Amino acid sequence: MPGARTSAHPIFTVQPREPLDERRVEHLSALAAEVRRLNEATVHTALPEEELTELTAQVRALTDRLDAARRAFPPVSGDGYTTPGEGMLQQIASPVTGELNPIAPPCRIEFLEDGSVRTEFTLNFLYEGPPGLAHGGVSAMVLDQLLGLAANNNGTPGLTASLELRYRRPTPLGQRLTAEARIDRIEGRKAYAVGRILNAEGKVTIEATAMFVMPMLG
Ligand SMILES: CCCCCCCCCC(=O)SCCNC(=O)CCNC(=O)[C@H](O)C(C)(C)COP(=O)(O)OP(=O)(O)OC[C@H]1O[C@@H](n2cnc3c(N)ncnc32)[C@H](O)[C@@H]1OP(=O)(O)O
Repeated sequence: MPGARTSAHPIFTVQPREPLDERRVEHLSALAAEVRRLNEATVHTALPEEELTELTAQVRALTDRLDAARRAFPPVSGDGYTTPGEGMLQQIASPVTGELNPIAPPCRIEFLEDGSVRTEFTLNFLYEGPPGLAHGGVSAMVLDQLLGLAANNNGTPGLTASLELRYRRPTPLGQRLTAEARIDRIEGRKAYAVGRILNAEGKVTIEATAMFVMPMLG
């Protein structure tokens, strides 16, 4: 694969990932944004069956066309995941932050001067758990990623060894949510992170703590 790179960080050296330039990322992001709309429209549509049959054939044809030029693994942008903090912004197919991933809300991450990370995002009915409310597992995924990014941004990346959540209030769909995370402390290979999700009124809906462990090498 020409131009393919592996991550500079040993724990993330899994498969060679092709780096994309900005222009290609823009085009793929635009495609993913439309597929995201398609996903949501699929859940909400009240079209009659005849039209659904026709649309299914059209979507199948589009997917076949995309799949004809399939990469073995999703690409990255720029330098991939080699740079703490900024590097993870470039994990463009992440299910949480990836602009190229239609199942990602997507959460756009801000890396703040004090080392914490933050995102504002909205969950629609694709992420429903209890009627009208966000699925707890989806919120957990967002928090896992965000706390992991805080660890990475701190220069102490690792795999999630534990993630504990306290669901204080229902997390609503269709309104702006804020999630934030920071490193609490480091003990050897273990990075302890804390985070939370807040609703549009600034009330905490979920609190999270997590521990990330840098695996032993070799
Ligand atoms: C680039 C950054 C990316 C940021 C965004 C990514 C966010 C998404 C994050 C994920 O989704 S990661 C995927 C979910 N997690 C995993 O699949 C991890 C699976 N587990 C493992 O691979 C290993 O168990 C692990 C690397 C976590 C630890 O294995 P090790 O063999 O390196 O640990 P070891 O057993 O030597 O223990 C090291 C220390 O951690 C402690 N420890 C390990 N696992 C623990 C655990 N589960 N709970 C509590 N403590 C734990 C252990 O007691 C010990 O403490 P002490 O040093 O004080 O003795």
